[in-house]
Parts: sequence; C-alpha cells; structure tokens
Amino acid sequence: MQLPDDFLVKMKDLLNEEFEPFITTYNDKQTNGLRLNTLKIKKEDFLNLTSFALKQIPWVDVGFYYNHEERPGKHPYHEAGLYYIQEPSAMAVVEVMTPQPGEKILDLSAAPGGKTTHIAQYMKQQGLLVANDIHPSRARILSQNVERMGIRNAVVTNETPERLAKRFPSFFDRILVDAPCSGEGMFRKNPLACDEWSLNYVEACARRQKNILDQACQMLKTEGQLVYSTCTFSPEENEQLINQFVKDHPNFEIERIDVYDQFSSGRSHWVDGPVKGIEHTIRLWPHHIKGEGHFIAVLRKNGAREQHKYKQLRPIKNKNRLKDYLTFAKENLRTIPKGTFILFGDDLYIVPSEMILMDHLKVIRPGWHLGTNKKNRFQPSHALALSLKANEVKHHVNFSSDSHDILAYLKGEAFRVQGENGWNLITVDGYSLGWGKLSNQLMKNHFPKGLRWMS
Ligand SMILES: C[S@@+](CC[C@H](N)C(=O)[O-])C[C@H]1O[C@@H](n2cnc3c(N)ncnc32)[C@H](O)[C@@H]1O
Repeated sequence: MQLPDDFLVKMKDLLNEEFEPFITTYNDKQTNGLRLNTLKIKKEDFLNLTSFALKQIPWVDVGFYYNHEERPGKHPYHEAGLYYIQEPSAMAVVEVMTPQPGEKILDLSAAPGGKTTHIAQYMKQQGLLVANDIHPSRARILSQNVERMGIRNAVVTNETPERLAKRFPSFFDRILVDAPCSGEGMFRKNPLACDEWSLNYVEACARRQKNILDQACQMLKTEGQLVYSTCTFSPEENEQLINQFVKDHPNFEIERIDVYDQFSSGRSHWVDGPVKGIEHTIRLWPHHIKGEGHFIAVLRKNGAREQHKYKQLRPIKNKNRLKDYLTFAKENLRTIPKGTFILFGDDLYIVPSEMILMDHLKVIRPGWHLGTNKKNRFQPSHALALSLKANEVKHHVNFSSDSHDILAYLKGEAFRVQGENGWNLITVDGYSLGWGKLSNQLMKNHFPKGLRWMS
C-alpha cells in the first residue's frame, strides 16, 4: 500500500530501529474482531451456538478475531445484536475504562457506537449513558446500534461539546473522548484515510482535540475519570496533547493502566517537559500486538467537589396517557417495564432516572423506546423487541439461524405459522430479532423497513 511520504519520514525519525518491524506490518492484512454482547448472551452460550472459527483476543474476555470470509456482519445473529464488529485494538479502550453499573457516563464522540455499546455491557442496564456525536448522520447510526444491542439506559444526542458542557457541568462519573483524529493507526483498515492525511491535518486534529478535551473536563465530577483515546500514532495528538492538557489543568493527573503486558508505555521522550505520569499512557502498536494502532490515556480529576443545580426531567404524571401501553404490556409481556416515562410526540420512552432536562438539546433517542401511541392502540418498537428475552414475552416464534424462515423474516415477508393471535416476538435460536403480528395463522412482518435484507 502507498503510504504518504511525509508520514514515512516522520515515523522513521520517531521510531529509529523500531521502524522496520513497524512498517513491515503494512504487508499484513488488517485484523478483524467481534465483541460479544453480554447484555444478550453469555460467552459459553455463544461459543456453543456459533459455527464461526473464532480466536480469543488476549485483552478482551468477550472479544474474538474472526475470518473475514465468514462475514459475521451478514448473519442473523448480527441483526439480533449478539455481537458488535469492532477492530480489536479499539476494544482495549473500554477494558481500560471499566465502567460500573449505576454510574453516569458520557461518550462524547461516540458514533458509530463501538465503545458506547461496550460501555453499556459493563453498565448492565443500570445508570445513565449519554452517547453523543456531532454529525447528524453518524449520530443516527449510533442510535441504531444502541437499539440493535438492546441497550435500555442510553440517551443518544447530536450535539456540540460546547452545548453539552453548558447543560452538564460537573455531572458525569466518567467521560470518554474517543477523539476524531488523523487515523494513522487505521491506514491498513481504511486506505482512504491516507488521502486525507498531511502534516497540517495532524496539527488541525490536535487543535480540535484540545477544544473537545477542554469542554469534556468541565462535565466531569471531582474524582471522576476522563479517558482519551485515538487511533493515530502522531505524538501531537497523543502524548504531547495530554501533556499540555495536564499542564493547563493541574487538577488532573494521569493514572497508570495495566490491562495487557504487550501494550506499550506512552513515550515521554516525545514531549518537551514531560508531566508526572505521561509514561502511564498506553500505546498499542501493530508490530507488538495483533491489532491496529491506538493510544489511550486515563486521567483523574482532583480538587474540591462542586455543587450544581440541574433542571429535572418532567416525566408523565397523568397515568391515563400510559393506558394503551399498559394494556399492551399486560397482554404481551410477563413483567411490565416501569420507570420514568416520557412522551416525545407519540413515542413513549423510559428515561434513565439519573437524566436531567433535555429541552433544547438535539436528542435522537431520549432513552429506552417502548413504542408508539397510535389511535387507541400501542405499537411496540423494534428497540423494545431487541431488548427483550424470549422468556419475557407471552408469545414468541423461534426459527433457527440457517432456516429459510429467518431469511424470509429479515426480508420483510409475511409467513404462515401456528400460534397465538396478536404480537409475537420473533427469535433466532432463542434470541430476539423483532416483532410479528399474528392473525389467523398469518404473521404480519414488523421487522423495520429500513433494516430489511435485500436478497
Ligand atoms: C474515532 S470516531 C469515534 C468512534 C466511536 N467512539 C466508536 O468507538 O465507534 C470520532 C467521532 O468524533 C466525531 N467528531 C468530529 N468532530 C467532533 C467534535 N468537534 N466534537 C465531538 N465529536 C466530534 C466524529 O463524528 C466521529 O464520529
């Protein structure tokens, strides 16, 4: 592959004798990974179920290398959200972060959602996860991935870091800035990134990253954790940026990270006047591990606790507005989901109880979407289907992943089947895929039109 000349000169100068092993990795194929979604399936259950030839990724218990030819992205299990396709090094970030159930966490530059969906697994549906992306179309894809993975406690926004910082001062326990970067670590995976790259682009990315971090740190509670990551090698976007950040914000310190012994230390000799702990940042190098290039820094905010008043959500008070939902839930679900209900137009959501007022923010998904109020009836959402297990509904129809029926369902076809009239959860090998509505043995297909398989 043709790498930019300036990039080669710079990397040779930085890496010296390490340059040869580094550059040789560009002759290898990119690495492919998938991460199991533990919100839906246990590792041992998936390994019993799947026919994919998987190999363990050493730094992620539920992460696996797969063979590209097997195309797991085109399998019904992918539609069922049993896994997320994610580059193996990218999986290290949330392993380092170790989010906890019940926390308030912000993923500030989150699309398409690799790390958001990984954070959600650690949170086990408890607490608040705000997943944001500045680009509208990318924020929509992020929202779809949150839905596919069956996440109940996420709010998806499409905002600038500045506007979020005004709304959420000192609010979050953890913030992830998986920064937009020059992407040098992904040249093997995405050769188009080479065309965009230049020395000036690296400088521009570093300026943007500084701005994002300056906003992010305002939203973090005292004692909170700020994780910064990139998929690029340039010191300007990594050690130098973090070094300057700590100099500018002396209430932040860099924490030591121990996840996997083949990860390398950040390079203190690539910065002027290294701050304490800069060597605790970590680098993932393609000549040391089976994965692409990545950088991770974990920072802790110190100092006195700040007090802020946040405007509270205004949940539905009038139970009459939940009437159709409750009728649906009693008829179709074994336990009725409860929580803080809000209506966005005719769409009913349960919002994580830790969330504050969302007015005047661009919100794509204000919580767990239950469904839509139609005239005197409630239509359950795809998000509800994908977050339910077969034993949580009264009626379900199961097909095996290699059956013709499952393909017909994913293509949007209606089908004949024996069963109970009304809403049925359609499952693949026991895992939810979407809704169907049965009437006189004909199952009307409610798999969303925009997600249907073409052929
Ligand atoms: C490296 S990608 C994030 C990948 C994502 N965290 C994941 O794991 O799937 C960086 C993201 O930053 C977003 N971005 C670009 N400019 C931004 C800005 N000024 N503030 C916040 N996010 C920005 C991009 O839209 C992009 O989706």
